[in-house]
Amino acid sequence: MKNTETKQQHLAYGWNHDWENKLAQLPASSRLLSPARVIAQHSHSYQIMTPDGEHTATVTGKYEFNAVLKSDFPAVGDWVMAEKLAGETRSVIHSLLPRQSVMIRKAAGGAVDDQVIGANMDYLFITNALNQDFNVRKMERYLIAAWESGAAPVILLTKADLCEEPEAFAALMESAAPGVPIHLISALQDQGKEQLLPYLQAGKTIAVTGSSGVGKSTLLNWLAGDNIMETQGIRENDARGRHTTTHRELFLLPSGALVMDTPGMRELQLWDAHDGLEQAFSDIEELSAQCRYRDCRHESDPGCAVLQAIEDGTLEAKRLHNYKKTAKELSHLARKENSLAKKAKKAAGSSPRKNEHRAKTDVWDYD
Ligand SMILES: Nc1nc2c(ncn2[C@@H]2O[C@H](COP(=O)(O)OP(=O)(O)OP(=O)(O)O)[C@@H](O)[C@H]2O)c(=O)[nH]1
Ligand SMILES: [Zn+2]
Repeated sequence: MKNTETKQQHLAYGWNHDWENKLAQLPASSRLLSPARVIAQHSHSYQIMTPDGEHTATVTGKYEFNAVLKSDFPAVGDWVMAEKLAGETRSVIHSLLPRQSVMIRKAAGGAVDDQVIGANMDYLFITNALNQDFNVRKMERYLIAAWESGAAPVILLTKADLCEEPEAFAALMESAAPGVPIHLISALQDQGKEQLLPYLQAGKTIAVTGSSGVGKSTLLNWLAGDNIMETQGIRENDARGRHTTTHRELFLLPSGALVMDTPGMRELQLWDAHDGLEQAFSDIEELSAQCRYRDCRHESDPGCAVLQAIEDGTLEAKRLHNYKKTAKELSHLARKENSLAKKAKKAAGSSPRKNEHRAKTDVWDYD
């Protein structure tokens, strides 16, 4: 009885046809293993949800040997192929299924140390509070990171109860986030949850990001309908440094959706992210296509569609300012990366895999 109950636990954690297909492409030997999802990451081990329930797991020696980058290791949200150790609630991880989306933290010391802070998210909830915390520029930057990750961004304006005219702020945000859904919510007053139901579908994975204090923990508890943050364990760097088997960073909500709350998600960084920039500023990119000159800098160039839009009042001057500033920052990062890559190449002889990586950046400061 117990057995049938626990037999397919990983299915509730987002396993679906796409993953089944990816599994089918693996070598036959891997297919003998069980797919499992990483629900928490410790310094030397993982918690994974296997078909037989929750296990503690470590990677095999071979896995470790073959991993070149830190980001080659599993992270929260990853699907791995694991082998259950006979008679134990422990498994070993043999391989990683290709990620469908990924959020990477660029680390000091260059790409070799780049760390995955979350994988396989369907949606990224980007939160900003409707108080003095409200900051359009900050959100533009989070959006770039979101578009780069491959997850679909959704903006949540939290603490709507603290704001006299929340709709006015939503409109401001809208002009900075073309094509991105925006929702006004108040966890404290239980308002706006119904707008989130389309995202909270069974098997979908949602990561929550945003600055400290915007109400992420309160939001998660509200969505979960109880105190998951308290009942589901203690952080790894807890006062007593205690590791508990209940510590989780991927939570199953009553609706069947999964929410990811990793410490790293709370401090996203920006890096050479040109695709993300284009998507985050798609309004300006679209206008640019109509400028008379292909290399128009939207300054005083004749026939500039972007400046025209500002004059017509359909684009805010501030938006163009932020776009230019961010683009400049990104090309600065790209140059820095290039020169670091060259240096690394020199130092490392010719290790092609190591040269591909991006450099560390720490430009996550705001106006
Ligand atoms: N008025 C109001 N306050 C809220 C709401 N949601 C959260 N808060 C308050 O905002 C404060 C911060 O909330 P948290 O949920 O701890 O914020 P957090 O984003 O998890 O913060 P960190 O844990 O530092 O990352 C708390 O005092 C909450 O009670 C809301 O909808 N309305
Ligand atoms: Zn132009």
